[in-house]
Amino acid sequence: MTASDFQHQTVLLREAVDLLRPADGRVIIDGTLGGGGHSEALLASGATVVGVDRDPVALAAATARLGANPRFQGRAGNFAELPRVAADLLPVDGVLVDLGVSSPQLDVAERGFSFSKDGPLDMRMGPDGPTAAELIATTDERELVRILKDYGEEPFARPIARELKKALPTRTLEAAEVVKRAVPRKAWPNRIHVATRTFQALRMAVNGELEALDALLAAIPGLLKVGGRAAVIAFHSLEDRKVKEAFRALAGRCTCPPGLPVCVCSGVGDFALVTKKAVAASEAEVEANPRSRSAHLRVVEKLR
Ligand SMILES: C[S@@+](CC[C@H](N)C(=O)[O-])C[C@H]1O[C@@H](n2cnc3c(N)ncnc32)[C@H](O)[C@@H]1O
Repeated sequence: MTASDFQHQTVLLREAVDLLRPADGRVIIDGTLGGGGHSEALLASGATVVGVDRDPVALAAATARLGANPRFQGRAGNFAELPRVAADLLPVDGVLVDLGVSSPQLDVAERGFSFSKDGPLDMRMGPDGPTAAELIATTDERELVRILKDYGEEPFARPIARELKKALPTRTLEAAEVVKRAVPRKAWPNRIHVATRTFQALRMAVNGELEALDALLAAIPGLLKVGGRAAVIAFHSLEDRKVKEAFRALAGRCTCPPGLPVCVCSGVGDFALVTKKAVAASEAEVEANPRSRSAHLRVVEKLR
């Protein structure tokens, strides 16, 4: 794949960029560089941007697109490890993460994310760790049920896990067939492929996506300068709930000494919620890019 083939339609572009308030001299980390859409707009507003991605293909493509700008720098890494990956830059003025996978990752059969294109059952965003096929082979059935239920909200988690453990698929289409066999025909969902939830759940487990988000959320206070902002775009309800709760805790943590009968600090924390409610994509954006339908953008600002 060449850099020009790497096309990802950026979600909530204006909304995320405006809320991060990029400007000359401000340093912003784009923790999910992907195709570089958000980074490009941040650069256009005068900011210095360090783009991080765990996928070497995405990093190479975005660096080819943006690398001529002296205010851009690309780095390989996991946003879960920003305190290490960006240690030389911290604290910064802004951090953005736009969760999940990019369209080119989904579209290239060899990456193994797609239930409609034959490829190895891989699903790794980066080069490390076990593939989805290896995960199925090495995870016991009960844990596989949990993964399918928790990450995929899959109502047929039990029969699917049982069939996956029996068949041990190594190809994407084979895995999709296993799911089809495990779910009664009359229970197949109308709007999505019957294997959508299983593939999403396996992808999230293979890439430790919730664990990476937890680590990022916990690191936010140490990443930002006073006045700096963190923005997260989530597509999955579990992820958005984590972001909402973490941001509320940052903004509303009670700082009263223990033992007081009532709170006297009004629960004021070190952060302010910039978005009281998640920002969603406009109707026009959803029409142009259906993937944006489930996007939720939340932003916090460090106050002290
Ligand atoms: C939705 S795309 C980002 C698209 C980007 N905002 C744009 O406008 O083109 C998500 C990207 O984040 C990367 N990614 C996902 N989780 C990551 C993590 N924990 N650390 C680093 N990169 C990650 C993926 O490899 C993918 O390239």
